[in-house]
Amino acid sequence: MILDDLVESTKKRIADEKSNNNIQEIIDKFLKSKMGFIGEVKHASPSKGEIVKDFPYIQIAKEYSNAGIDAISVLTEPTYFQGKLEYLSDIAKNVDVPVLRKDFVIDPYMIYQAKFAGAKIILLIVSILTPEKLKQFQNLANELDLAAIVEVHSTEELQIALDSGARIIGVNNRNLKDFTVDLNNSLKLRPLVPSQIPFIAESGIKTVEDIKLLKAANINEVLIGETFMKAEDKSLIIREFKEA
Ligand SMILES: O=C(O)c1ccccc1NCC(=O)[C@H](O)[C@H](O)COP(=O)(O)O
Repeated sequence: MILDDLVESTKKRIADEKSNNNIQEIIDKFLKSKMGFIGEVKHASPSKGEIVKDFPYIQIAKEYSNAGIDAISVLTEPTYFQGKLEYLSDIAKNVDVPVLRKDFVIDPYMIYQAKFAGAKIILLIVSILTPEKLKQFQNLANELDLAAIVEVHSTEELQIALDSGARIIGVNNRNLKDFTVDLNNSLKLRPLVPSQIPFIAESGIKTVEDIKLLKAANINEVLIGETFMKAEDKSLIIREFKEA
């Protein structure tokens, strides 16, 4: 029967398409020996208001990509960050590096949206999800071959993330309630994350000294928004940070 053949060939086609190994490739890339960089495309934020006036987001993403960063984080939240999902889909079409949907994921629909917009990575924030939802969303991400960065701010949240089976940990140095920033947060939590799980330090990274400090602590990746967005010459600052 044609219909049986169609079902069989569709099963095979979808199994092939699903198993493209994106998650493992991203984990391997983040674990490579030298500290890497994730550049963020960020127009505005609750703590700083408008960060830049001009926002040629595709050009910014291309500059990051040409400078050899490992991934591009794109804010898609519209109200406080002036983001759009469209920025992400446009950027994903124009660069070869993996793109992260940086948003406040609270519904599985947002994970499907990320996938179909071309994201390879999503962010899951422990403080806004129940442990059940955190697991459920990671299962969905795994099913869609999307890498999930599980973001924490404290030892307690880190334990929840590890218990949920997180495969990549992001430690936000910014307290999302009062916006204070402390790089020591990453330094304090680093020893608690097993070495096979990539560790990403996020927020408030500004200087070569900050980079040296994080590098010495064996941080795998740093995620930088404002500092890169404000830099006139993005390739220069990324080179300086890489050489630190
Ligand atoms: O950036 C904010 O003000 C902010 C406020 C509340 C929740 C999240 C927020 N930012 C999201 C991020 O995690 C940062 O955009 C990202 O880590 C880059 O930070 P930075 O390098 O300090 O721009």
